[in-house]
Amino acid sequence: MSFKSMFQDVRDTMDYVHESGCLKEKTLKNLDKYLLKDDRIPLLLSRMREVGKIFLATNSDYKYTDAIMSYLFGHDKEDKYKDPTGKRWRSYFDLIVVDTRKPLFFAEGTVLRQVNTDNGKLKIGTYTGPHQHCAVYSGGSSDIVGDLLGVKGKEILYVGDHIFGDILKSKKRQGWRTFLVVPELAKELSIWTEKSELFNELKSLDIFLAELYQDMDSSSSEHPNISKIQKQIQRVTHEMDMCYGKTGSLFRSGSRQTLFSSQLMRYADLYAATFLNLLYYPFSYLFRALPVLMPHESTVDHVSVDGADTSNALGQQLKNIKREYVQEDWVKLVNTARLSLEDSPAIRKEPEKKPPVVMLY
Ligand SMILES: Nc1nc2c(ncn2[C@@H]2O[C@H](COP(=O)(O)O)[C@@H](O)[C@H]2O)c(=O)[nH]1
Repeated sequence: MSFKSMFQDVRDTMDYVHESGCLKEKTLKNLDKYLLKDDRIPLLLSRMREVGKIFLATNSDYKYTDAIMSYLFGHDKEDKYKDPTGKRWRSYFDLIVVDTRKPLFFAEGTVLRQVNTDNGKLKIGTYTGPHQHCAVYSGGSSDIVGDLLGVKGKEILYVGDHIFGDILKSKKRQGWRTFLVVPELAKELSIWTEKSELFNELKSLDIFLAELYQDMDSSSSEHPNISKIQKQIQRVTHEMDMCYGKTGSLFRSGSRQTLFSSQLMRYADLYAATFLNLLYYPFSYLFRALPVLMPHESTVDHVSVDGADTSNALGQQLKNIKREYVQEDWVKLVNTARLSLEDSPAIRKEPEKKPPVVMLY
């Protein structure tokens, strides 16, 4: 069984449960179990509407969308989540588009029709008129959204939970600002803090591997035995992967990024476990990316770029590894490789100048 066939089976099964309607049927029968109501949703949307326009673009059909949104925004008098102003969910949005068929929506799209909100049926013919507030549309394209709302490109912040259909496509085709919702982030972060020793061990092994070649150059005929270190890296990577569950982390495998991570870094302007986090920032907030070092920059200190000493970034990192991160079996490994931390050339003497060669993946 290949990874490709496993992927195809999962893909087909997921499509089946969505398209056959069985998942939606079960969800609608037990909304309390499957949906998380949060009175911060109407609060945030109301605040957003005071400063801008809000649209909803969903692949779901109108009936399902209406059921879910009515529940989330409160649908009966006793409901404690009911919006105090008694507004129907539709009034929170300037534009509502269902059946969007993303990612097609971000390309040529489909015919735009108006939805009869009394029975969920589509009105006959392509809708060509001006935008009507509180009307619901079906199909269309991202171009039409921009035209109806009179906005385009960076003026739009688009929040979605699908890296390809929502984020990559809206960024590539429309240049919208993008916000990816990643509910798994909360668990990923707790593992990041709880299992810090594994991350440090991996980092130490990576550095130690590089350090084995410290005193060698293209004239060296020696072949350091790296198989034990490689095995250790595999062991730590596996141990790390298992902390996240059977399918591993969404973001990383060992010290490498997943495809999801690299797409997120490239196409999402913002990401968080929930869009509700926006409640805690003023709308004027300037979100700035943390400075990220390119691989070639991370191997060379600033002070050494101007020609003199470009060699010792790795040695420097090695000095910075805290002794307590080095587990006993790792020390054994170090000895097998005929080195100890104290004897490490990087620590013992000034290493030879070695211009950096960087590897991305
Ligand atoms: N055929 C598939 N449909 C899917 C899948 N995941 C979600 N969905 C359907 O999309 C909408 C939600 O769309 P959104 O634009 O509001 O995010 C909902 O109706 C789901 O049933 C999938 O993997 N395959």
